[in-house]
Amino acid sequence: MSDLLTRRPAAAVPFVLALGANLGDPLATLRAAADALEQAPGLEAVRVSPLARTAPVLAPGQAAQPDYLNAVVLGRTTLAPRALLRLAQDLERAHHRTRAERWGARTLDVDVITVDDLVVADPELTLPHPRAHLRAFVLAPWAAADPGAVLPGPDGGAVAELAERAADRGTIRWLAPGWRTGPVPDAAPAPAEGAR
Ligand SMILES: Nc1ncnc2c1ncn2[C@@H]1O[C@H](COP(=O)(O)OP(=O)(O)OP(=O)(O)O)[C@@H](O)[C@H]1O
Ligand SMILES: Nc1nc2c(c(=O)[nH]1)N=C(CO)CN2
Repeated sequence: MSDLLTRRPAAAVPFVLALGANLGDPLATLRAAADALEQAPGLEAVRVSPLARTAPVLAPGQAAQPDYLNAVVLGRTTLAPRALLRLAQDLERAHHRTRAERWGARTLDVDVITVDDLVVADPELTLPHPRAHLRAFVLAPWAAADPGAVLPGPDGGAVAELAERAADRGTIRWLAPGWRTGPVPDAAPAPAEGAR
């Protein structure tokens, strides 16, 4: 593993995590995950994006799934990138995430999108996340929370512009600010497309 992934930064550096859920009670799960990240040792100045309801992006031929709820968590961290990944995976496990199928429906997915401006291609942790630049379900809530955000790396650019170009941009059904405490109409898991 690259040294860049195991080295703790001398001072806190910016990070972005992406959260997604489409099984169980996604709203309760994302609220609990955001609360946990706000309290997590090694994370500072944590902010949470508006909540997005998004149609599932599926692999070709994959069976239908319920809509996702997606959000992005931003802040600064003194953790090494690998420790941040471990924190993300521990949180997934705490919410009973299973990995039966690639891009399968899940109770909670926590992806590491960026750590500082690191660009690292390691299968255990690739930075930025290798598909982040293509995913409106990540880019749209991120741009809503930080309109000037820039994704580093060769596929990077202004996050708001990448969101407008992403193939799934039409699948963002809504963005809800204030979702962590206030009511969110229509947040219940929807039946999969086709089953409606
Ligand atoms: N930036 C990253 N964030 C999270 N996991 C990563 C990253 N880069 C590499 N990985 C590796 O990818 C593996 C699979 O991750 P996961 O099961 O969350 O994929 P997925 O959510 O189904 O698909 P996708 O990666 O397209 O979002 C993990 O075991 C992890 O080690
Ligand atoms: N709308 C949406 N689609 C997805 C998502 C997600 O979080 N939201 N995550 C995936 C694998 O990480 C695959 N497809």
